[in-house]
Amino acid sequence: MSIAFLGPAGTFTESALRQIEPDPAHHLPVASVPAALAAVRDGRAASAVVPIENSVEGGVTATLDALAEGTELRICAEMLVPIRFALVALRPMELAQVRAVATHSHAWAQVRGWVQENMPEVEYIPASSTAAGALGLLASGESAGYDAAICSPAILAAHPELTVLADDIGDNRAAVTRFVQVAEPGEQLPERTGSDRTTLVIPLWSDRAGALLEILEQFSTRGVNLSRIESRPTGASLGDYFFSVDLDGHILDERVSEAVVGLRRICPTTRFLGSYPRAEQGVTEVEGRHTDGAFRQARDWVQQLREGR
Ligand SMILES: O=C(O)C(=O)Cc1ccccc1
Repeated sequence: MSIAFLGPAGTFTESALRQIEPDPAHHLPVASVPAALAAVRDGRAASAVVPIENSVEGGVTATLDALAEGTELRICAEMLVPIRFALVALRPMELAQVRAVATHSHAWAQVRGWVQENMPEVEYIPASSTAAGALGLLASGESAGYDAAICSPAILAAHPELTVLADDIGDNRAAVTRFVQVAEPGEQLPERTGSDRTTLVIPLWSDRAGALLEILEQFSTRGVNLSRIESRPTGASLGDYFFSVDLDGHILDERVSEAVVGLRRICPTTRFLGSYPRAEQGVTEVEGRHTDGAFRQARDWVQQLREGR
């Protein structure tokens, strides 16, 4: 079965997808992140690839929200894609001649400085993806409603008829986006590698003082490092929030599973979105008192006490 992704071909999401499935015959392009997750939930796709975190803009809220609600899904892999933006048009033109430019909102957020400096008067036309903006130019020409698009230079391989007006226009040249592959729960957990990540959704169960501290304590007392924490409104009412959290480690690590037990005890609707290998190389450093051996040794000792020994 196929893998759903934010299409069409030529998006940054497709670059991420190609890292795990190079054959386009298995790609199912859809028009949004929620549509990609819906394709998995209703069985049209075996999995989906969606952006989750950007090194410049932080968490991708459309993804965090769509994973926090609806039936549970599991992240089984992650991929990193370096992000480079090009401004393309149908013909060579001066930047001053560009009246309107189409792109995806994430892309727009990452070129704002360059646009302000080089084409401050330009109108922004939101597109469902960077590639959709560029292909709209090719399909509709002058009647597209915009003169240029901001997209991945990768699109030029398939469409050399596009003219590059400016390349590498991102405000941060080192920008990287992290993508995840998401599937239905029920598959086997990805193996523990020693360099893993676990993603959780933690609804803030109480608005009393110290509620967040109590959540964080579950991690800190077990030596679990958080690599991302974001609060998002649930949408239910003003002030109703959930935390979206990434932590270093696998649910098969004793320190992580103990932290998740503690969390679930104080927050019974905690959602486990998966444990999966980190894309970056390296090993998660764990202090002696937080290793699997230390947890087991302590648990065995208590077990003996409970057995009256
Ligand atoms: O529109 C795309 O090409 C996407 O894949 C979404 C996106 C846009 C900008 C940066 C990262 C992902």
